[in-house]
Amino acid sequence: MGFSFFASLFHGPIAQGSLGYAFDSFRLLVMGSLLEAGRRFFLWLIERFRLQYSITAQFTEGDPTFEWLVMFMTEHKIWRRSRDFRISAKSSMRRWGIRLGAGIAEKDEHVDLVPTYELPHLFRWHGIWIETKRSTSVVTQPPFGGFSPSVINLTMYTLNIKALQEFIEEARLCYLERAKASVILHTATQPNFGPGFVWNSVKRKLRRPISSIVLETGMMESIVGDAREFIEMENWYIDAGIPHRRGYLLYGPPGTGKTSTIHALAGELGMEIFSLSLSAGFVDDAFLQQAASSIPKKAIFLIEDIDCAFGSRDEGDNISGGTGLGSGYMSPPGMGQGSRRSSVTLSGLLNVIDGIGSEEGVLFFATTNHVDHLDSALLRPGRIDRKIHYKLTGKTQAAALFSRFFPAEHVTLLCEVEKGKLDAVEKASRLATLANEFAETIPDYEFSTAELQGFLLSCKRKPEEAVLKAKLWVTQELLERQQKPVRFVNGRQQRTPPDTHPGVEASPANGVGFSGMGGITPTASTSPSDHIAPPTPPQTPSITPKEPKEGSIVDALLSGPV
Ligand SMILES: Nc1ncnc2c1ncn2[C@@H]1O[C@H](COP(=O)(O)OP(=O)(O)OP(=O)(O)O)[C@@H](O)[C@H]1O
Repeated sequence: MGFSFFASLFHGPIAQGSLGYAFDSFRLLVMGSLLEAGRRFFLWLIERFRLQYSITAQFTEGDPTFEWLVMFMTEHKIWRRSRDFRISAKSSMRRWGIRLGAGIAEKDEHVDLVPTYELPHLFRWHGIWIETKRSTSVVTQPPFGGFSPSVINLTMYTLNIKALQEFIEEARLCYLERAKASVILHTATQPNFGPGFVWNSVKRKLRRPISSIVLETGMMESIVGDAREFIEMENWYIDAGIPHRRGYLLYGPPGTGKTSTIHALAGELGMEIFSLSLSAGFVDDAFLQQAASSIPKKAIFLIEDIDCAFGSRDEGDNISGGTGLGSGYMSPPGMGQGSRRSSVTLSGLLNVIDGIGSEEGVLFFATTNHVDHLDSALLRPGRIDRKIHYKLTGKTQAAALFSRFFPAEHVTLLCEVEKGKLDAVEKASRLATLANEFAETIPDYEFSTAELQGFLLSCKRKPEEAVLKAKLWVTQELLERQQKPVRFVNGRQQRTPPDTHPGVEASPANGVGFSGMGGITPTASTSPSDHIAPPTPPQTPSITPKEPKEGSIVDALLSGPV
């Protein structure tokens, strides 16, 4: 009866009357139930298949692997079938934009077309089907208010678990290859995202050749050589049982090339920079720990202006007691009691550098304008392995900077305008003479490279004009410094900085070798003991002796070959 009954449901004659309607309804009900059961069975089979014969993985935004995967999908044009994009004006922020090749040169493109990858994508990789789908960020509730990072769910239809590993490695290599042309700078800006999402801003900067950094002879080569050796000696560190990390402190006046050195080094070694400012309000010990532990191997961890966070433990009177900021917290000199720059404690930072949280294979860089404000515990070998002193510009550097600004191929000398082109050797020799004349005009160790760069920029492509104007510029700059009002911070005399640097204060000439404009540093709130003295009347610049110094500025000015 059973089978024939079911068969009659589908093939039986259409019944007549009210009994017939009831029977038809019943027939439709059974048919619907059978179809639904079949559909569910089919879905169950697919699910079983997926579970049995596929591997799934999640890539979370904020983790480097997320970037590798997006890069891989962009490079392999996985977005093509869905064609859903986010549009934004082109900027240095990295968005993995794609090019549609509409005959517009890359430099003329003004917008970034960024595939969203939010629709499912199915593609083949080495004969394996892979499916991806990206979830959108969602607003989360306190205590982790903000956005939850988006996640890419990846399903790989294979039984070979190694295939996933190989796929990720290929994505990583693809990422490294693409990133070669630029330096990737990760910064932690605001804690908009939930836990685990620290480095939420990524910028791409053009690589800077190390030859463009003008330092004392051999200094840049020594830094690059040291870092390269550290990277190559990973196995030696492991065998010797020494943690594979190296710390550098670059200290000296502002604008002497500390940050530029790190960027050039990152480009040279193909490393990414993860940069953090301890003075940012949201950075505390826990955040710092999380930030350090989410840095991948073979990267640069940079803490700029490390003195902004806390002062020297040696300056005992500045130790804050009972501030709730941790026992290691200190107010930097000049801040006054109760001032607070950072929630990071000294012990928190030391833990990150050499404790459990410190990452292996990471180059740690810290920069400061005030090395004497740093705690001796921070500076000990093992935490800071190399301290590199950046001085104001000497004559050799000034000449090198001039030559970099006026390369023969980009300038036309005045004599060439009058008498026609010089041959290459003659022109090089003339430019070298001008560079030396310029260097003679610049007093030794008085100006930062950034200041000289600012002046040279005002004479672009006109080397003779730069030499002629240099003497006047030097005199004006020195005179201006004399006219700055003097203020007293914690009993020490300091000169206020130029107007272009609001909120900064001059540092004392303290053996680090800078004064006037060369000694500006971010200021703390003015303590009651600080006061501004009226400006001193203009007078002939008087020179404060500093190291290293070979002659007086006046001598240098008078002997200048202008
Ligand atoms: N030694 C140098 N060689 C080449 N350029 C330099 C050098 N020093 C400074 N500059 C130029 O000056 C500007 C500021 O340099 P940079 O930010 O590296 O200085 P810094 O020492 O890190 O300053 P701060 O202490 O204020 O952070 C950059 O545009 C850089 O190109």
